[in-house]
Amino acid sequence: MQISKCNYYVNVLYTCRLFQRQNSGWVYSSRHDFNPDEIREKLLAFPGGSIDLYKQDSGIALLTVNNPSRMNAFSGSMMVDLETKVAELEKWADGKGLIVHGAAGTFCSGSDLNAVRAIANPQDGMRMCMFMQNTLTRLQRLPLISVALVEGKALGGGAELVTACDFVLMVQGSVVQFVQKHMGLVPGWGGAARLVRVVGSQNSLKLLGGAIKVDSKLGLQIGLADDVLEDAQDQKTFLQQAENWLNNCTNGPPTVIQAVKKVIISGRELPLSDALRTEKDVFGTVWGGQANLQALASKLKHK
Ligand SMILES: CC[C@@H](C(=O)O)C(=O)SCCNC(=O)CCNC(=O)[C@H](O)C(C)(C)COP(=O)(O)OP(=O)(O)OC[C@H]1O[C@@H](n2cnc3c(N)ncnc32)[C@H](O)[C@@H]1OP(=O)(O)O
Repeated sequence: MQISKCNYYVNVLYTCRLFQRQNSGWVYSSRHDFNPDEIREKLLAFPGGSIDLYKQDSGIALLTVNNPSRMNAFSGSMMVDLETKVAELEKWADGKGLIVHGAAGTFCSGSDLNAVRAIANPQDGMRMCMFMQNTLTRLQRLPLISVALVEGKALGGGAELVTACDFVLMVQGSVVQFVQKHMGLVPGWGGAARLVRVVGSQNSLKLLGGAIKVDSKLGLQIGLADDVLEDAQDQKTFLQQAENWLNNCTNGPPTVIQAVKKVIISGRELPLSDALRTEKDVFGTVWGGQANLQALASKLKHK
């Protein structure tokens, strides 16, 4: 079988195994009485800002939450925009890494409160929450290694977006805060479920129950942050630092880096037996592949 055809079948198998527990491709589908078109239409009635995607030749993409006049809050159209950009990244064969950041020196202040007020009824709130859970779960499951670059504030839904990334880099002075309690809410975009898996239930209870401001020091201490970036003169320098940091994980051919992310996702999400079988299938896509043959031919020494 040709490698590309074989890769295709393994991808199908991998996706089936990853999702068989939910019986659907995403967290919510028609089985859960969820119609994304319905909520998409409502969300598009609240325009403003954008989610910008810039795919670089290096295989690292930049995803920018861009609504500076509202501290990069998510308007309704930005939620739809995010889904579109995630779908584009799912198809990026040459991709290896992703940096998620905010425009103009701050990360994201959560949902746009004007939109939240307008769809305050529980039914629409639930639909918006299902829509965002689907999108952020797809973001987390991308075969790209992702980093949240947190400058300024990541509040509410912004803090939830942070948890959908594989790594978190905090700039000195930045803050991640689950402010939902102060809004009479809990996280709804999957942020609590993901947070528990990163920092444990005790720390998560403290962060949510106290709406605690997590600065870079506390972030490192509890494992929410993976590193702290040094003071820099402008945003480009922080982005450059984040890209250099990410390069440590993404150096190599896309097929291999994507395979690395796939085995980690299955290990993170699946029961052990399923994860092991997925690992075997993914292994089959790289074994005897170009990078593997080149490495064997070069008689590498791992000193
Ligand atoms: C389900 C929803 C839930 C979730 O998904 O988990 C949420 O996300 S709820 C939203 C949670 N976020 C907030 O409550 C943020 C509220 N805003 C603030 O606390 C402050 O604005 C700030 C982000 C700390 C920034 O403060 P500061 O530096 O003093 O700037 P301003 O307050 O003057 O803000 C500038 C400008 O931006 C507007 N803004 C900020 N955040 C939002 C937002 N989330 N939605 C809409 N607009 C927002 C703010 O109103 C200012 O606008 P103007 O008054 O027109 O200048």
